[in-house]
Amino acid sequence: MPVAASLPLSKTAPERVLDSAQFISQHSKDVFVPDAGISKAAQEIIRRMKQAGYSTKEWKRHTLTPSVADSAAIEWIFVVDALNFSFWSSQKDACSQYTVTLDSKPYRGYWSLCAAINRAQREGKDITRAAFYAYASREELEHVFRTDDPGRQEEMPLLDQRIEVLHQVGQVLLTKYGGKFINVVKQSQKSAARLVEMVVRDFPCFRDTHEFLGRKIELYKRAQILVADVWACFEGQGDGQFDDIDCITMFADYRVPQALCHFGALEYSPQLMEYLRQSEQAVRQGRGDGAQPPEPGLLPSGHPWEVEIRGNSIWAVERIRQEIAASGANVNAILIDFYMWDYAKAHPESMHSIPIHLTRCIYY
Ligand SMILES: Nc1nc2c(c(CN[C@H]3C=C[C@H](O)[C@@H]3O)cn2[C@@H]2O[C@H](COP(=O)(O)O)[C@@H](O)[C@H]2O)c(=O)[nH]1
Repeated sequence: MPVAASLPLSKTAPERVLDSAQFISQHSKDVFVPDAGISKAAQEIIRRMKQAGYSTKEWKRHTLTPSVADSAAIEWIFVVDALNFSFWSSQKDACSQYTVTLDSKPYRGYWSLCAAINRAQREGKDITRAAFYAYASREELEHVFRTDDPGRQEEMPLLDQRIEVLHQVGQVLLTKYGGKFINVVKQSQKSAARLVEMVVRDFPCFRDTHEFLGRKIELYKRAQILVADVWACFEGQGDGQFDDIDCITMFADYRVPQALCHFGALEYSPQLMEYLRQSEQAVRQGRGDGAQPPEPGLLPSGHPWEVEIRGNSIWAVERIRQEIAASGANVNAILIDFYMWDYAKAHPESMHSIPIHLTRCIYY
């Protein structure tokens, strides 16, 4: 029976994400994907990606990602992407932010998570083994994710939620998949769409769904980046081979929207831009926790503005991907996303003028 025929007639998870993104973009009031900006951004991005020879090889070139594509790397990716959410700091200056130093280099944001995982492994803690993290005590995990200088720096954001997530995903992995994520990958039979579906079905913390104008929307940022990281780590070969990998969409986080705005592929209304600017200020001054917009402060997860930013980001990358394909180049949404995320991290000065939306949640 050909694989296609064995797929359910309904749409796959990544297809439903793209439908959600298009619906959000068509019904947004404060975030837009400008046609002119898309073609300009597509030309600029593909020019830069070609110049950089950007490919899946970049993934293992990062200092903290596994340098060998093996089963240990897959378990590392699973733990990291289970915890890959909400690193933005409420502290203005870097020296008070959550920091993990490894080989005398300080890491913050997403990379602080990777540094903490790698530090634990060097300290002999088997943090990527489900039998350990499924039942690890709070004290053990507080030690794994400790900041360099507890007296001066904030602790890792949402530490309670991260401990809960580790227990949840570890226990599911032990009961359903012999304690190894490679077994989930093998059961997906080289289908990225099926792997996303299995992850959101069996691991509740990956269920990144919301409601927008009365309709259920699916964004699945961490479930999709989990599949993408396995694919990139293995450069699409062996256990990282997925015959339908190009169905995966951009990962709706809070960093790539900045890069999309920078390249002119995403625009915010003046009201939203003003709100985001004032929120950064309010949260950094310790105000606005749980404030109800438009009171500047934390944006509740699922708020229309948050959904508009995330949905339009996915749709903007899809439009950029289409423009690049029309020009004859072949690059999927994953590589465009990875490139823009790396660009945002390498050019913080260009990102400062574009505020991020401050939401505390476990989805992205
Ligand atoms: N869309 C998208 N979001 C991504 C990533 C990554 C890490 N990927 C790297 C690793 C290997 C690849 O080659 C990439 O270079 C983290 N994030 C999200 O960003 C936020 C953290 O930001 P900050 O606080 O500034 O560190 C947070 O929501 C986190 O979930 C990505 O690639 N795409």
